[in-house]
Amino acid sequence: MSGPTQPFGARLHAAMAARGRVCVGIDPHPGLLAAWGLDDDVAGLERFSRDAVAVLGPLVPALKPQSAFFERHGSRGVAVLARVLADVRETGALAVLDVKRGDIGSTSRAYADAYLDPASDLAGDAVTLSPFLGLGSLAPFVEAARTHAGGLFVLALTSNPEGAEVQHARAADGRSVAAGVLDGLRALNAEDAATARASGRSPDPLGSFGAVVGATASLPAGADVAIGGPLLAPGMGAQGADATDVRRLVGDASPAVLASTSRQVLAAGPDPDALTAACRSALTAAAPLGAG
Ligand SMILES: O=c1ccn([C@@H]2O[C@H](COP(=O)(O)O)[C@@H](O)[C@H]2O)c(=O)[nH]1
Repeated sequence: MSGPTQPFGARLHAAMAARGRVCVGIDPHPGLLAAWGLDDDVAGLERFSRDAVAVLGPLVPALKPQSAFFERHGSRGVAVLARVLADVRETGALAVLDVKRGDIGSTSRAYADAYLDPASDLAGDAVTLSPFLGLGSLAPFVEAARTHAGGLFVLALTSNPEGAEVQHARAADGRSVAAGVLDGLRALNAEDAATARASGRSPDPLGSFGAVVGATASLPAGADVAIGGPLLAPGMGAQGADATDVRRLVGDASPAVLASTSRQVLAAGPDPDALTAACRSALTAAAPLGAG
């Protein structure tokens, strides 16, 4: 299967300009299946996810299927995830697969094949990664993203309250762990920009190496979120944050933000009009982020 030709960052930049700054998470929680009148089984999972994608996909720049809610249904749930990723592409939205992978380099290579090579039916346009085996252990994902025009969102500051105990901790060089991740991503985006310039092309307006910066998080001293790539900001809605919180957190980097929300929008379903209205309201709330 052939993949995209434009780098992920350029595709996301264009998609946000056209559709706004909200990514809706496809998180088929058991409670949401029940609220939609569906059973907590593979048939319910498939109905919920595919209906949500059909309504929401044409409205937003990206959808973010959460792998865990598919994996909990076993191999048949993973098959539904593959179907959902294909559906997302058909709507014109980008697929950000939330799997938070990361392992020793040789194993990361296999995960990168699974989640970024378009030959795999589990490949997304971008994938979420955990850098806590060391950012360098993610090198195979970087290589795969460059080869397949994919994107990465690496956890820097997560939205859960426990995250700060690791992410704000100081490494031997005095930087916080989060700052080290952000600096590493900035260097990757700068490398791509330099490669483009060296070959006579203009650098893309947004790099393909992004960070997860939770909307509920706080920034450790010295951490700089201006990385030249996108900032995926989960934690909007059900976790209590809003666009003002994101703005306060990222400052001038706000045009790079892709705000992410799942339950807040999905809870409005299954009625397509109500789902559409909830999605439009999230897009309106996030619109000021684009103003810089
Ligand atoms: O720091 C992070 C990283 C990822 N997530 C994921 O985003 C969604 C949030 O769902 P809501 O219903 O909008 O709370 C979920 O899939 C998380 O695993 C995050 O919340 N925080």
